[in-house]
Amino acid sequence: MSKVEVYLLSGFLGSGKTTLLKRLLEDEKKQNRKVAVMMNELGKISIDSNEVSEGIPLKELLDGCICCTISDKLEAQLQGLLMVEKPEVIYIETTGAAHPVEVLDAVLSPLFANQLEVRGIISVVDGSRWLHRRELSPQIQQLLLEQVRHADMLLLNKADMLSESEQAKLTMEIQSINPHAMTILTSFSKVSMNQVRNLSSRKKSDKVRSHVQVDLNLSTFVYQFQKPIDQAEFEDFLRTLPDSIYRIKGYVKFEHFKYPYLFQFSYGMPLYMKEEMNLPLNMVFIGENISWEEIERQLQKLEK
Ligand SMILES: Nc1nc2c(ncn2[C@@H]2O[C@H](COP(=O)(O)OP(=O)(O)OP(=O)(O)O)[C@@H](O)[C@H]2O)c(=O)[nH]1
Repeated sequence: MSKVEVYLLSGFLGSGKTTLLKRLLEDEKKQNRKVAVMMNELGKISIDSNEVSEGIPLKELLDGCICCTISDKLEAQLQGLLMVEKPEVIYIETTGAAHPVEVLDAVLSPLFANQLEVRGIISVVDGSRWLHRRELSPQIQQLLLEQVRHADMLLLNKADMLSESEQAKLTMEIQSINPHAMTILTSFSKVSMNQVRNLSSRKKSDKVRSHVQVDLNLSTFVYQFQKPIDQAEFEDFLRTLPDSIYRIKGYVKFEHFKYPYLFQFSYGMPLYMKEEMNLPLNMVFIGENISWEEIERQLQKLEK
């Protein structure tokens, strides 16, 4: 079964995410792909959903930010979308206040993460807001920085409102923070679907080139256990992990136990919760600059 492509659209409030989504959906329509959209807004009324044309399945997550209060709801809705609509591609427009790691974490439920392929995070940056970011609170400055740092593709948007020298300054600053992302100066988020898809094939061809691929930027990996493992060995494995693995979550079954545990690992802290039934033994990893091949090898060793 081929995996469902997932693109995350990130970027601060008002930067041009919805404008981008509309463009991508027009392109998708021309290519006749089966698309689904998830979007969430802070606040009760979602205006942006009016922007999505009829016939495209749309799930809205109101009443909170995608990453904190409603991650369970997101999980249920995403699962519903996968089962009922069976899309080929899902675009997820995140609230401007979300951190990319939290969003990935919310999207990748161990229940179905093996059906998804996160192709990339596209961050839209409001050019003049970026150049004047020192006027914003330190927390917001930090969030803008994280959205730039973790992106696979960066749209430096609202270029029409900047002079040439401002455009050059913006490009230089952003590229020095994230030299790995594809960076494009845009007005009204003008980018084509093909550029977005090139982004993911670029990622793939890198993989072919080097034997031990280290995924630069934020990336995810899903491992499926075939059988129970030894708990002490699993804990030894956790101790050897690099600090840049930010999250692990999934179901793991230990030898001599009837049911698996839900395992969560966040910035070095493990947490186990006993389950009352058998669940797919998928484990989702989120990290930065990680050789997933090496992690996979170690996990396979645990099953020997
Ligand atoms: N001048 C100019 N305006 C733009 C550009 N891109 C988007 N806008 C306008 O900026 C406003 C916000 O754009 P949206 O696409 O709704 O931004 P968003 O990131 O989805 O906003 P939120 O949903 O509030 O997070 C709209 O009025 C757009 O028409 C641009 O490149 N130049």
